[in-house]
Amino acid sequence: MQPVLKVQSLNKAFNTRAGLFRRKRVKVLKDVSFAVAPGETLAVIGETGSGKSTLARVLAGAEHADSGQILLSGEMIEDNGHQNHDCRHIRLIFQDPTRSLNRGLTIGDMLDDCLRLNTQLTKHQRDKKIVATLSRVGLLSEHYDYYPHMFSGGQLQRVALARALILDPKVVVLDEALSSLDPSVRAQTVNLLLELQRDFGLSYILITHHLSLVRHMSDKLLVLSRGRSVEYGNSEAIFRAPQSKVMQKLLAV
Ligand SMILES: Nc1ncnc2c1ncn2[C@@H]1O[C@H](COP(=O)(O)OP(=O)(O)OP(=O)(O)O)[C@@H](O)[C@H]1O
Repeated sequence: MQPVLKVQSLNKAFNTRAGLFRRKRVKVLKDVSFAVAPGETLAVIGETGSGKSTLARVLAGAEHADSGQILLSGEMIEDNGHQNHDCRHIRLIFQDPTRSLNRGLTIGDMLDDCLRLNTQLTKHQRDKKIVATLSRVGLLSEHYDYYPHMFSGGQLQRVALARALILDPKVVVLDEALSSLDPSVRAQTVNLLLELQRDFGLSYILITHHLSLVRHMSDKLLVLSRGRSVEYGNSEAIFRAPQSKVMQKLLAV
C-alpha cells in the first residue's frame, strides 16, 4: 500500500545565541525518515529536546525544513525547504488546545472561518458540515454558539479535534495532545481517536511521553535522540526487544 505520508532525510537547524554577539546554528532534526500508511499510527518518542515538536511543526507546515522531502499520498509537499503545503491535509493538535482557539469566537464561527478560507462551500453546506463534525467528536449542535471558556479541558480537546477534522485531513499530528487530560477523560479521547481512525482511515502521528499510550495506540514507532532517528519499526517488536539505548532506558524507568 502506498504510504499516506513519506518523510525523507529531513533536516532542520535553528540559530541560537552562543554568547553576547555570537550565534550558532544548532541542528535539531538530522536525516529523519519514516513512512505512515493510511489508517496507521506512528508514535514519536524521545527525551526532552530530541526534536519531536519541531518535527510536528515541520510536518504541519508551520516551519520549513532546511532539506529533505515530505510526500503526501505520493505528492511532494516539501522539497528541500520549498513548501507546496496544502495545510488542510496534515493538521496539528497541541497539548494546550487554547493555543489554537480564538477566545473571542464561538466554536461555530471558528469552524466556519476554517471552511470559508479553505473551501468553496455555501453557508448552508458549511453549517451542515460543522454540525456533522461536532457530532463526530461527541459534541452537540448547541455547542456551535459556545465560546472556548465555556468548555471543560476534555471538551476543549474535542473542539481542537473538530477544528483539525473540519477540513477532512489525511494525517493528524497529536503533539502531547492527550497529556494534560485526566486519566478517565484521556481514555475517552483515545477511544474517540481510535473510532475516528477506524471510520475515516485517518493516520496519526502521536507525540507523547506516555509509553502506555504509545503501546495502546501505535502501529509503528520512531525513537528520536538529539534529532536523529535511533530506532524505527513495528511498535510491538520494539517494545519486546528494544535495540537503541534510548528506548532501553525509557522502558527501564
Ligand atoms: N524556534 C526555535 N529556535 C531555537 N531553538 C529551538 C526552536 N524550537 C526548538 N528549538 C530547540 O530545538 C530543540 C528541540 O526542541 P523540540 O521542542 O522539538 O524538542 P521536543 O523533543 O519536542 O522536546 P519536549 O519533549 O521537551 O517537548 C531544543 O533544544 C529546542 O530548544
